[in-house]
Amino acid sequence: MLIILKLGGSILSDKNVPFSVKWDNLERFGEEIRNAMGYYKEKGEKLNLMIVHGGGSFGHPVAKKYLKDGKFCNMQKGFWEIQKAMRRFNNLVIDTLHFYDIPAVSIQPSSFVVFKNDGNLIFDLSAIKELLKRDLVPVVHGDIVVDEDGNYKILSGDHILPYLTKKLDVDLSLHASDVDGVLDENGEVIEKIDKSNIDDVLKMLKDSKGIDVTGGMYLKVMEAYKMGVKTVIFNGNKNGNIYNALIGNVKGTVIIG
Ligand SMILES: Nc1ncnc2c1ncn2[C@@H]1O[C@H](COP(=O)(O)OP(=O)(O)OP(=O)(O)O)[C@@H](O)[C@H]1O
Ligand SMILES: C=C(C)CCOP(=O)(O)O
Repeated sequence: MLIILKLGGSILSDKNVPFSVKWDNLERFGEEIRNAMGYYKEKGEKLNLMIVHGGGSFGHPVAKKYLKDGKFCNMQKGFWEIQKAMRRFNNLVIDTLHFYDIPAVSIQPSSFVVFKNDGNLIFDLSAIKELLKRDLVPVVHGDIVVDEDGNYKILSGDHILPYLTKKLDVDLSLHASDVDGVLDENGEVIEKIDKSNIDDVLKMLKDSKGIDVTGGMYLKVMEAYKMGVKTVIFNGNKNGNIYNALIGNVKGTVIIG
């Protein structure tokens, strides 16, 4: 069983408070992931897990400092500042996962991923595949990356999740955010998003709370749909939901691209 789980920045941190960490959540995620690993072990089933996390209160405020009219400036300094912020966040996440005996390892996209002009990625998966073979847990994070035009772009966790879901043909693709799913204009969870309702849904997506330099829910839905993958957006803030999602038992919005 190959599962990919994105831990959204909005549940790992308060995106209104730079460099804040929601430690209660992060520690609970470690416990629930460890319990889910135990569930598969008891079933005698092999679980391989990849984790993606967003920029949260680390990447977004620093990236915002270097964005002017939608373009990155002063990147002689800014590229490292954004890398550094994401390394700090990634270190905190991985160290906490190790506290719960999860063999997490770091994958930092800014060192090897390139955004192509056609919107696709140059993203070599050799190391991730070998790490998974060794039952390690690659933890990939949103990051600053270069493009093919001499400029820079944010590689969001919402790009990474569908990309890895498709390229590694995962069995279960999960996105833990701070809402019960994609909500309609009445605040009700939309159970399924597919070609029959994607256009209507995209119209009702608003901005994220807090500082967000990527695309919030719009990017999440659009990227998963465009990549043609199936992924579930659910509420990671609710106790037990990370565990339930990992064992294939969580309610939310299913996106079928
Ligand atoms: N129709 C909608 N349904 C649900 N949430 C929506 C909708 N429109 C906008 N949002 C906003 O999108 C937010 C979730 O997207 P956001 O990108 O902030 O989450 P995240 O994945 O945790 O963060 P990050 O992308 O930094 O990792 C919700 O908190 C909500 O404010
Ligand atoms: C802002 C940075 C560096 C990463 C953004 O990743 P996301 O929060 O998943 O959109």
